[in-house]
Amino acid sequence: MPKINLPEAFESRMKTTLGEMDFKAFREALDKEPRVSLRKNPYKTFEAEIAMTAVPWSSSGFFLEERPSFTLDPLFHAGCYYVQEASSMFIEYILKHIQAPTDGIFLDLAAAPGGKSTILSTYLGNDGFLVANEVIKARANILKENIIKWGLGNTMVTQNDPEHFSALEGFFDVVLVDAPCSGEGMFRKDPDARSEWSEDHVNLCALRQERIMDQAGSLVKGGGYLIYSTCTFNEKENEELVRFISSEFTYEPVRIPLDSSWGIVESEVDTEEGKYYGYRFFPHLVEGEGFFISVFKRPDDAYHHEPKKAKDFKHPFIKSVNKQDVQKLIQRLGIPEESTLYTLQDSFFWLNPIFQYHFEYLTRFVNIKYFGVELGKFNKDQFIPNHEWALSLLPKKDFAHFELTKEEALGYLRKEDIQPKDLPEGWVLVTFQNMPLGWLKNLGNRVNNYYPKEWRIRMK
Ligand SMILES: C[S@@+](CC[C@H](N)C(=O)[O-])C[C@H]1O[C@@H](n2cnc3c(N)ncnc32)[C@H](O)[C@@H]1O
Repeated sequence: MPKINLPEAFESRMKTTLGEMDFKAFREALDKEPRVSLRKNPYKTFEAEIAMTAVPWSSSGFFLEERPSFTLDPLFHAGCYYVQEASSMFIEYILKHIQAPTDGIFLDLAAAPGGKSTILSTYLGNDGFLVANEVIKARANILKENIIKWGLGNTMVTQNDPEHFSALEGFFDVVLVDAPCSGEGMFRKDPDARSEWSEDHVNLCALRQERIMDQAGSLVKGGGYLIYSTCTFNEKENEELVRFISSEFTYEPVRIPLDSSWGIVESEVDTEEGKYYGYRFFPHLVEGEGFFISVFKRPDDAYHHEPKKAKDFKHPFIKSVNKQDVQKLIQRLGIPEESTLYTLQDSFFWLNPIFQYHFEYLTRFVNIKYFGVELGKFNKDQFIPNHEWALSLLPKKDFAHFELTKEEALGYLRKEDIQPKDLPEGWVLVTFQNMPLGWLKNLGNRVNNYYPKEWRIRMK
């Protein structure tokens, strides 16, 4: 008796798609425990204590032999890795294959909770800029938290409906749409995905995907790439969307070379415009969850939207800091010589100057939840450093650093009143295995814990 009950209509469709033999293997795979995997943050390296084997299509993805408690690992909260199933990590392989420009501007249109955004942010490193967008407010907050933990400072988090990007036609080098879908590929991991599934829901998802792609398809600049993915198996949300994109927009098909040992299945999609390609991940063939992905190239001579340079930066909430004050703050805070600073509600934000031009242009059109690195604010003459700065890669050299034991680190992350022995006075950056976790302030008679309340861990 299978452990997982599948919706009947889904089962009969999968039998047709896969054939009886393969369906049996697929069915058995769904009853197995999913493999646990994570992707390390190459900018926050650490010594792993547990055995890991590499995910073959990812430079920093690893399978674990068992599932540890990530919540009780301080390095997880320091942004040293992101727990992600392996199929999704294929995005990195695609970016490398298409040689997406590392100094480009990328958009992740449906980004929460941020797994794929952290892949894009890593790929762009110090040279490129990512707009990570999520339409649902609560989910945009989770996205923001994960971007802050990842800490590269090359990302702007926005909360917009795809429609709001319409003024940015031809603007992005890469647009990723990891579309909301019926989630058939999550049946193994997520029982809710099974109970919410119905044929009507599949149809509804396909319509919503068309609406999203209708917007997203125009945002890629000439020579750029559109990447469409779902975590579902049915053709309506996958191959049919490939047909929709190829008929609505001018895109060239992109074929991705595969290693046959990976078990990824190429799906040739015949369209009126010719053959396009999709890549299918089935759990009985691949060590990962169900996934579909397709890549499209915008012809080189297609529209290329260059931002118009404004004389002065104007925004209702974000203000740019004048050059003299930037110099003073560079000295005072020990941040890089190359810094652009802005204020938002009295708080100072850092941005790499190479993104300034594009960032300032983007602020005209989108609803910004976060950008660059939030450094902190002045209280009279004292600078109060923000948690975001602690988790970022920016230097914090003017502050004392203090290494916590694991027990102290967990107490800190639970926002308890911890009293580490020999803690220096004043603002202290606390670390675990040399990875910053956040701030403590030692007032002599009392130690204040500045870990964000809403992020604290509740597990004992
Ligand atoms: C599959 S999830 C994205 C997962 C994410 N890319 C990751 O790797 O962590 C799809 C996202 O699309 C969002 N979404 C829902 N309706 C949407 C819409 N109409 N337009 C754009 N995004 C939408 C969902 O809230 C959800 O966060």
